[in-house]
Amino acid sequence: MPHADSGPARSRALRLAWPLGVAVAGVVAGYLLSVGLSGYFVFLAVSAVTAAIAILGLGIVTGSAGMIALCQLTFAAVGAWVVSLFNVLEVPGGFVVWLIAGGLAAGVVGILVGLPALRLRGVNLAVVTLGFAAAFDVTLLQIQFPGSKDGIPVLRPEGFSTDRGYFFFSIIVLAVCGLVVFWLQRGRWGSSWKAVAFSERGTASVGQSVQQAKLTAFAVSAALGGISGGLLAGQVQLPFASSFTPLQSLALYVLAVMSGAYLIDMAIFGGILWVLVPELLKRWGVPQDWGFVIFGALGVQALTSGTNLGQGIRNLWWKRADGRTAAARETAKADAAAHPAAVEPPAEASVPPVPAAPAASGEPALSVTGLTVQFGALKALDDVSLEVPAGSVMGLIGPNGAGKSTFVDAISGFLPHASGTVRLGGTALGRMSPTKRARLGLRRTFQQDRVPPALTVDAYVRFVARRRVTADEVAEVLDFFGCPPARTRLAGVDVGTRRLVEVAANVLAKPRVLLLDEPAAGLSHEEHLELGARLREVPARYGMAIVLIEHDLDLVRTVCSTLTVLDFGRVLASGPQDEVLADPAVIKAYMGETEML
Ligand SMILES: Nc1ncnc2c1ncn2[C@@H]1O[C@H](COP(=O)(O)OP(=O)(O)OP(=O)(O)O)[C@@H](O)[C@H]1O
Repeated sequence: MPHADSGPARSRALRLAWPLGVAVAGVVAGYLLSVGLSGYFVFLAVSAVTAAIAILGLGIVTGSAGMIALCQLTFAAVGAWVVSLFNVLEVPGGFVVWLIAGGLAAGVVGILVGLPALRLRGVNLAVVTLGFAAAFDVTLLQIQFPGSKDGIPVLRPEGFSTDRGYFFFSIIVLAVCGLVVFWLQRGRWGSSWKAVAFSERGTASVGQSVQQAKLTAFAVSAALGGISGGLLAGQVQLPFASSFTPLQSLALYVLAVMSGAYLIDMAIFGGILWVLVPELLKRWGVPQDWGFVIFGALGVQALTSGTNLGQGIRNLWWKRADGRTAAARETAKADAAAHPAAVEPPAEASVPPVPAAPAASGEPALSVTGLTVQFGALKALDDVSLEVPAGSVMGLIGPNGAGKSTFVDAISGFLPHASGTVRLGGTALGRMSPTKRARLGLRRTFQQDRVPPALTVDAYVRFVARRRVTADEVAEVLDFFGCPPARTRLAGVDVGTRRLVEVAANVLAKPRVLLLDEPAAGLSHEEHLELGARLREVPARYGMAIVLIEHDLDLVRTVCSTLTVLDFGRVLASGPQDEVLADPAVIKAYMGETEML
């Protein structure tokens, strides 16, 4: 198959080297600016850098994790306050230590503010964060910054005490923050932020705590806010509450949304705009407060169009790249057709039905007893009991509304009101959360698309696998399922392919049991059969049991050794597939549904 990545070690080294190279180039450019710019512009440039760091943080919580936080300058005020306090107390270590302490303190406050985000979404979260900003603003006006009454200026770091030196220092801080964010975004935390923004259920189903994803986003975002505020304290040396008002936080949020601040370059661009717009207004003799109106108008445009400047530019670029990838895939498919690979899709007529599973030896992988789910007056599942033998593929079939998806939801822990007993191997799952079930080895896929489009295939597969996997392992499983190459952006592939990647990623997680809820939906008939052929091999190849929900009985016949038929929430028949499909009750239930039996 054509998708194996070549030279994974080399590409890993390149992945590490290029952001470092960009950061070093940025620092060099910053140095040149620090000696080249006139004094006034140096001051403005420091303001742009501090704003860029605050916007970088906002990009994480709003852009990546999809939450609304309207108190970024409150976190900045916390950072500035800690720096001022440490300055007054002359805490050893100097400005750099104070700045880090300011960032950490703001991070802790960020976690506290993020706690409501575990329950609140959208406008409610916006109100809470704005309320926090307003409350802190009032408090700050009362308590002021340490040392401000006595006029004790914040001491800048040694060697960087001039405005030019301090600008260069702030550029170094920005470069370090940019690098940290870059690596966090590409690591597990970054994937969890993007996943939680797209689907909390999808996130929990791969064993990632939704709470942790949200709180880490808030913490990192606030810490960057704190660092930005600390830097500002060093810039102005006597910070005032008027630099950190809720209105400014709002404007910063709008700027982050409008520019697409989860993209590092766009956060820097946002920082420049933050300074440039009021400066231009001043030069044109327009009151600077009109800057808020301009930011507001740009924000409305971004929110209504559902995109932002950075994403718009990238989309244009990727459109061309995706065109090339699609062409390469077509060529690869044609090649595969000309030179058949090891795992061949079955010719429809020639694939024999799967023989009955051997009598289950030892413990079943999954056993369910008396599972009942009630939605109001409707019993979606009524006393369902079944066993999935280890290393088998069990088909779960039934007419529309029979309760198949409800079964998967209940087993995977998404319906806590379900009654009955579920055992994974020997372990009773009781009221265990979906996250814990996933970590224990019970994985599922969804009928709806829950694959975060903001990730690449590689990042998604690694995120779902939740274990250290090599590039070869990733390439192998993608290859096996006929998925696009690891570097492909998920936003650039169709829903059917995304769901194929979802299956591949969950297989790579090597769970004990994998529940697949109509994995072939969105695929062509040919791809349907190809997937079936591969699923048939999964238990032996990757060592897991599969429960497959599927309407296509051709596929079920070729893949599943045992079948369970649900009808109106009850088990109609269960056992070896030939026996079940010959059962008169099953035939009767299906007669009105399909002629395929
Ligand atoms: N959250 C819910 N609230 C109320 N009723 C629900 C809910 N979820 C499912 N149901 C009902 O439970 C029954 C079983 O639904 P379920 O989605 O499990 O069926 P299914 O066999 O998966 O159907 P399909 O093949 O169409 O996906 C249906 O009557 C459905 O309307």
